[in-house]
Amino acid sequence: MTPRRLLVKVCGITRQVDAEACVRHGADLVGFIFHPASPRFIEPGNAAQIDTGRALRVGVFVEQDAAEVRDIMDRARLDYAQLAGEHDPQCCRAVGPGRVIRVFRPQRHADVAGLAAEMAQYAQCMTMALLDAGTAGGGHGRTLDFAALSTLRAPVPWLLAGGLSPRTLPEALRLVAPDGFDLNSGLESAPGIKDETLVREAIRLIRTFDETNDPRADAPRGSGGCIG
Ligand SMILES: O=C(O)c1ccccc1N[C@@H]1O[C@H](COP(=O)(O)O)[C@@H](O)[C@H]1O
Repeated sequence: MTPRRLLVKVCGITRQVDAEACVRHGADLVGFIFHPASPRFIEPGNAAQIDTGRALRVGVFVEQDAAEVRDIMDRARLDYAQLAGEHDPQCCRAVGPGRVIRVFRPQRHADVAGLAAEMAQYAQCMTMALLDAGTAGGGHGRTLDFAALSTLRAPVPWLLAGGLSPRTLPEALRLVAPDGFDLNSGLESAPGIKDETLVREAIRLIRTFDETNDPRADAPRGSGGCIG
């Protein structure tokens, strides 16, 4: 059986040079943030100009409805919509289940069973889930309780997000078994500006884990599913 490879998404891209560094060092997905209040906000037309090579393109949305999300997906040439607001299953279906990465907030739940129950309600209308720290928004740079997530069985592949960096990744890799990681402010020298040294080191840690440290290398990770 072929060992599974963790997905790596680097979010908050605003510059061509950063997209190229992410792809060069092995990112699978790059993210653009379309939340106007974010310091990482990028206009859809500017995102469209950024060439991401073989990496798939994700847009992050907080307050937009399905029609706005679909419009920006077209204009910015996106593969996936990361829905980080109060987007309900009907909205996810309107965007297109095969294109939705729905964000969930473990800190809204008393335990992992409550989180899994909420995720189950979206199982048929998302292709992937993303777990982030805090109770709203994103890009806070705060980590989740990794140990608390160690028992999660998700209905679809899922990404761990929230404050991940070369400093916090080793513990996340040791304690949690997602299908991939979403990296953002932990790889920056300033909001929206990636530090290539941090990008390289973070992806190196994940790829080293892929190759050497996963005792379950022949077994499915996380949900056991895959995207793409
Ligand atoms: O980064 C932002 O500014 C942002 C704004 C609004 C919604 C989501 C945002 N970013 C997402 O937040 C998570 C975690 O980021 P961090 O590692 O804690 O900085 C990540 O999924 C980003 O896509």
